[in-house]
Amino acid sequence: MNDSRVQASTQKLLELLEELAAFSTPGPGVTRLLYTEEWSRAQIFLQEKMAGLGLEVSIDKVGNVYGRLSGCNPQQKVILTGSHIDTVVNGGKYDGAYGIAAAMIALQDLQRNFGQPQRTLEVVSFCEEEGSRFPLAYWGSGHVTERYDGSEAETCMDAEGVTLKAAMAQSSFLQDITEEKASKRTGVRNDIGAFVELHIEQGIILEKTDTQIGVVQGIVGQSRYVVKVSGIANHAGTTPMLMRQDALASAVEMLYVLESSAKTAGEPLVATSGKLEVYPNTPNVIPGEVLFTLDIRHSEEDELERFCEKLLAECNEIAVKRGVILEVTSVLHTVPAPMDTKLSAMLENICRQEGKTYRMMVSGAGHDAQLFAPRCPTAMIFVPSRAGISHSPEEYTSPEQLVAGLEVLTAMLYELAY
Ligand SMILES: NC(=O)NC(NC(N)=O)C(=O)[O-]
Ligand SMILES: [Zn+2]
Ligand SMILES: [Zn+2]
Repeated sequence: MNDSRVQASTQKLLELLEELAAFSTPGPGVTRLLYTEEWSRAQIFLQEKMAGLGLEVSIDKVGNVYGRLSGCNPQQKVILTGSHIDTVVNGGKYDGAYGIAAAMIALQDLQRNFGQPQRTLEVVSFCEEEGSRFPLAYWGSGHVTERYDGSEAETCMDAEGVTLKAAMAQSSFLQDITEEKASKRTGVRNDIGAFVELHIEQGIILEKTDTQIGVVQGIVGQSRYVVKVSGIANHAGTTPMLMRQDALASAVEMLYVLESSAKTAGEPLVATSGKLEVYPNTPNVIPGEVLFTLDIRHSEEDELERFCEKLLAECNEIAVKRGVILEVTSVLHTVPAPMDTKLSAMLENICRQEGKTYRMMVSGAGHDAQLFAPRCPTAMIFVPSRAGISHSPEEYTSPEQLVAGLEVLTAMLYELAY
């Protein structure tokens, strides 16, 4: 693209990212959880923006928003690109949103510069990927790729006891869908010929190696659990130490095992407990109940399974020793997903032709792309994250780095669809 066009695209991209970041609950960073009012307003905004770009908008029953640029060979499968609109609590403005915004601008630039594509191009804003509000993740792409059939909405509930189904009914966006758009609601998609996702790295490798582009070879598998430890709430002053069934002390010993076992296992295994709730959470009461989460990831499925089995067995031994009850619920399991080698080779060629530095790498973060990988050729493009920080208000990628990713995505979509 010539300089003035690059500047125009850069400006539009930065503006879109700022506009999307404004759809957040008050507080540090960006918080836009599934089916909340700020989530609804962001999807309504994207629906209008996509329509304004001349794209044909459709919405499915869970609130994924698609913008379609129809090709002249409608019988050929669709080239889909995009990412997720939801965030973690106090997250950044690039995780997910960048892949959607860049895809919208790429489609606009391609249509403006090359006219109608041979194959239909679609940008998608997936309703949810993070698993931040409800104990499941990939609700958007999981709906499209048949991971979920929607029945989960009846029972899955957030920390306030609101079911997914009730949250959907309360969403001003889903209620807002006009009959005309509703008639275009898509569900499972079997017409996708390739999926390409542009995303920030959320790690430090690209920055540390001064590399512009990451070509993702694979995405790690992950297992998430909710663990409930039930002991006996009792008086902090009158209960001898050897007569306690202290749920929090038990959980602390389990979490120490989590960290020490993960360090012993070594890279690429990572294990995190990001959420812990104590009941009754009162200074002079021995905790009777504790809930905590586990998030364990590895690039090899059998190593991931082996670690989880061993860890849960050790947690059970601790529970028996301390006389507390352990209940473990698996809330997510995604297998490691290799990206398509042919598409990755195309990305390498594009980087070489454009004189962009690049490196092949594995994603430690989960992505919607990993649900498409078993169904159609799938590729991911990374751009650097400053200091490797993500899932934080400090998340940042420079305009130049954002544009480099946009240019590679645009060139890839051109090769796939024109
Ligand atoms: N891009 C992401 O941050 N994905 C996150 N979400 C899921 N579902 O993995 C994560 O925790 O890695
Ligand atoms: Zn994320
Ligand atoms: Zn993400």
